[in-house]
This record gives sequence, structure tokens and C-alpha cells, in this order.
Amino acid sequence: MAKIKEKFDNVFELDLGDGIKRIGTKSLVPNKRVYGEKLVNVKNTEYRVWNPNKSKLGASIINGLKEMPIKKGSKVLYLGASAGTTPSHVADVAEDSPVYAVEFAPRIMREFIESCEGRKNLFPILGDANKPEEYANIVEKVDVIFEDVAQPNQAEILIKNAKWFLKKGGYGMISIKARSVDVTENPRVIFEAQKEIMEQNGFKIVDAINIEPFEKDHMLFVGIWNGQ
Ligand SMILES: C[S@@+](CC[C@H](N)C(=O)[O-])C[C@H]1O[C@@H](n2cnc3c(N)ncnc32)[C@H](O)[C@@H]1O
Repeated sequence: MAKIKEKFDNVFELDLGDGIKRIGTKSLVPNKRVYGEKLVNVKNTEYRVWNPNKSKLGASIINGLKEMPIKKGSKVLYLGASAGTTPSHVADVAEDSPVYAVEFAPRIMREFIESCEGRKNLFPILGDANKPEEYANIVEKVDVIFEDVAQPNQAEILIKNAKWFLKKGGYGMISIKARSVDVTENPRVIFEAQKEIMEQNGFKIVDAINIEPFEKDHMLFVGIWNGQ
């Protein structure tokens, strides 16, 4: 019999009795898988197992994220939605609050739109995260910006979007892929440099998680926005 414990708001530790550490979110759309994830029923509630190999946010939670800024009721701007793996879990956590999810590749966007079916709080936006002004007519002020775009200017994209959309005291969460910045440089040097860009532009970094072994040379930073 599976056991369940709430780790963070709307994020659950699932014990399926096999000794493997798993987390999950309540299925907002029961019986619907987004990326082939396992569905587990406990006491008449269905949970989707959050696969850390396919989600950097999932990996960060397994690897010891201190606090989860995305909670029930958080308004979220998600940059780099891809086909919706992590955005779907974020939408489960936010529950009845909007998650605006930006993706710039039209082919992936079509898959993402399918995964949004039935999810009343997940809003797909075809757009370039470098140009927040282009979706400013859709997105409102948010509590959290989550970014996973794997681009050379990752930190700058977060700052640009924070200036438009992040509430003062809100959180920026960013997955930094060292190889997208510079394949030849030592990843630690890149992480420090990206962190410094955030600190010099209005973020106070409060958490930093290395997400190996799930993803090589990736860090997740969490920062509080001072509002500029
Ligand atoms: C690593 S994948 C994201 C995976 C996704 N966050 C998840 O966990 O399910 C990065 C995505 O960011 C998108 N992307 C890259 N640059 C972007 C930009 N400037 N604006 C919007 N999307 C972008 C890519 O097309 C790709 O789908």
C-alpha cells in the first residue's frame, strides 16, 4: 500500500514500498499522462509521479531544494515550456492559479498545447522569452518566474522578465545549463558568473542546487527579487 506525505504545499513524497525516493503532484486531470509518468492512487486521490530524470525542478526537489516558492495559489510565469513536462506539475502545484508558459518552437508548441488540454490554469504562449514586451498583454504580475531555456544569455532573460512581471519579493528560479553558456569553460566558473549577473541585477540568491546525477553540469538557482 502506497504511503504519502506532503513535503511542500501540493508536492508529495510517495512511498511505494520499494525504497526509491519519489515525489509527485495531485493529478488535476485524472487519468491523463503528460509524458508517460506513473499514476498512483492513494485513498481515492490520484498522484502523478514527478520524474527527476525528465524535470530539472523535480530533480532539484529530490536533491534538497530548501523551500518551494511555487505553492497553491502562486501565479507563475514559466519560460521554456517545451512539451509541458515540468509545466504540468507546476500547474498541479499552483492548483487554481494561472501558470503562463512561454515556448518559442512552433513544433514543440503543438505538443505542449495537447498536454494543456483539460488543464484550466495552464496557459501556453508562443513567444520568445527574450522579448517579454511581446506577451506583456497576456501575462500579469506573478509570484514566481521559473526559467529553463538552455540559452547562452539565461540569466539576462530572467532579469528582463522579472522587470516586466515579477512582484517585489517574488522568486526567480532558473536552471542553468553550463554547456549552453560555454562548452569549453569549467561549469563552476559559469555558475558563479551567472549567479553574479543575477545578484548585480536585483536578485538575492537564497538557494543553489546541483542536480547531478539527473542532469550533468546543471544548477538550479533560487533568488528573491528586490524589484528594480
Ligand atoms: C530544456 S527545454 C525545457 C524543458 C521543460 N522546462 C521541462 O522541464 O519540461 C528548453 C526549452 O526552451 C525553449 N526555448 C529556448 N529558448 C527560448 C526562448 N528564447 N524563448 C522561449 N522558449 C525558448 C526550447 O525550445 C526548449 O523547448
